[in-house]
Amino acid sequence: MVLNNATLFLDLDGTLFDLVDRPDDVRADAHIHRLLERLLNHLNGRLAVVSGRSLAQIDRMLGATASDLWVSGSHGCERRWQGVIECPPRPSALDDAAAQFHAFAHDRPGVLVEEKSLGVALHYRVTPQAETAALTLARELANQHGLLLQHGKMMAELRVGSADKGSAIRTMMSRPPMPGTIPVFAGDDVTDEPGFEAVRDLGGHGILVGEPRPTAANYGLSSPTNLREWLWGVLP
Ligand SMILES: O=P(O)(O)OC[C@H]1O[C@H](O[C@H]2O[C@H](CO)[C@@H](O)[C@H](O)[C@H]2O)[C@H](O)[C@@H](O)[C@@H]1O
Repeated sequence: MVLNNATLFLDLDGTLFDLVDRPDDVRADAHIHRLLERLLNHLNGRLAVVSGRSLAQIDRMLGATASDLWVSGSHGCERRWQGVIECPPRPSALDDAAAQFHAFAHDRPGVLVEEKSLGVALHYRVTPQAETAALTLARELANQHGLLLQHGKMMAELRVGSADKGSAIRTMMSRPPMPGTIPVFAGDDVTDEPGFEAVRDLGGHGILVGEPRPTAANYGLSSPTNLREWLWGVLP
């Protein structure tokens, strides 16, 4: 696959970035900044981030580079391009869900709560024995508050369900200069599947990063390192 006439959509955690124990520790290094700048130049600006992180987190992770990208955060619910932000209201139910997650984490050292603009996540990467109880609590709170339970890697998240990565990619592909280009989306997690379906339906390609599994993606790469190497390789 080459990236000529492509629009490239990149997921962040587990795709561009290696997974780490603490979500707050993820930051782009000089290598990733240079890679994004080269891709932006090669694609004439048709480079987007499509992440489960909030816009504020994406800005912290990518620094100044973020303002040059098309960005969709919160699993497709928030979008920003050239400083214009589209974002639904934050439901107050998220505050209660966050309080319940914090109470759960308080009794379980190692469990982390990540509060975001349109979601709250309960992480048990360093305490996998907490998984069953964490998922039970998340399911109960989702039902109680009408929030969407978003499964992920060693975490459960409650979020606004007004969009997904597929709808975000379809929206961005409808805006100039994207129409007529070929969408390519690299992602790793179950939240990325609607994105893979969208690019397939739009005549493009999905790249699943990580362990093979049933997916709508039509290509695979084994790790974020391999994705970054592949991206350097397709640059002129
Ligand atoms: O759509 P993404 O950009 O891939 O975001 C999905 C979730 O990623 C983050 O969690 C994952 O990465 C963490 C840092 O490496 C890791 O500690 C955690 O176990 C992973 O699930 C992020 O913290 C979530 O908010 C995102 O929804």
